[in-house]
Amino acid sequence: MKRLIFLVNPAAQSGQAAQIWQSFAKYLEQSQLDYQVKISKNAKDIYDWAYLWQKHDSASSTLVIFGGDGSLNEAVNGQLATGVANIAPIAYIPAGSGNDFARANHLLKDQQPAAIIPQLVAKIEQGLATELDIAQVFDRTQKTTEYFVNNLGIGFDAATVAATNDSTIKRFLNYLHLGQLAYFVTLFSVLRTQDTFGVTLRVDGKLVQMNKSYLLTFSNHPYFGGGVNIMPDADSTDGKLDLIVIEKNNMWQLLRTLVSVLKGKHYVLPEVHRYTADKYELISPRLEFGHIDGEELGVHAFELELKSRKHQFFLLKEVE
Ligand SMILES: Nc1ncnc2c1ncn2[C@@H]1O[C@H](COP(=O)(O)OP(=O)(O)OP(=O)(O)O)[C@@H](O)[C@H]1O
Repeated sequence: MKRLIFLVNPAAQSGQAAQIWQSFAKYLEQSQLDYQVKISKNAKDIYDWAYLWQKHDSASSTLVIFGGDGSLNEAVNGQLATGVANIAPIAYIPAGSGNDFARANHLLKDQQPAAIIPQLVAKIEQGLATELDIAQVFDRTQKTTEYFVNNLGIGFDAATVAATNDSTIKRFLNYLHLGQLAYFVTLFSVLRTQDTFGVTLRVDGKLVQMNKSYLLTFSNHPYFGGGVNIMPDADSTDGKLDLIVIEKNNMWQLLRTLVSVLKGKHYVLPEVHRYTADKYELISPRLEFGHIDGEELGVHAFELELKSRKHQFFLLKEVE
């Protein structure tokens, strides 16, 4: 059995992950497993450790990420920043607030180490990795490449992420174990401030212009914002990237559209535009909030190229 290297984000779930980790630490101490634990002290630690592991240690050990979607995003980006040809599969134990990656891929909700660790070890020993879509984003202005496991958003959902991360609401809801509601609660204050913006898209080469975009989200799977099923038909294994753009004509129409999203009846509306494609180009010249896997990208004009690629994970699913 290869050594297991756990990368733990104690700050995930507004710090609740540190408490959950205690039971894992106790379990591991009493086990016969060959393992090492690295607890992140700062944002980007997981990125740096995953980079170094992929470069030097991936043949002799397996990385296990313990945290939320942001932690998994960092690990994948660290691995892929090495530019090596053979990217190793990594294991993931969800312990975040939103957990959209876990939700989309039907991961086990149980957080008892005695239930999780032996199963995960068996998966790793048998080499049973799951291949999933992730997305590659090339920023033409900054000349940088990044990857996301869940979504990249510009406009409304990104402004909501920024407002949520700034607020004490996320901490409070995480304390109540209702972290998945954090985005939903701040959403109402953002409704008052977010304006429409113009965007030019190339979807598999075909030009699309939209002048009243309000919410624009690329995704590998159905969920965003901690459990909103925004693209129910998005498939995380089809090798394609999904996009939804919601336009706003006026506040009443927008509110009706958002209610339709919650009911899963939004696809038929004329202000909802839905694409599934191999690659996209996007130009959004106005200053807008952006986010990637729930991590803020700041306020920018965006000029991006996006496409789908595969990544391998060791995952425990609700139903195997
Ligand atoms: N020791 C640390 N102190 C503070 N922040 C950290 C630390 N380690 C990692 N981080 C940062 O914590 C942030 C949040 O992590 P993560 O996304 O995993 O949890 P979450 O926000 O609770 O979950 P989710 O994204 O599923 O809602 C990430 O931006 C990550 O870089």
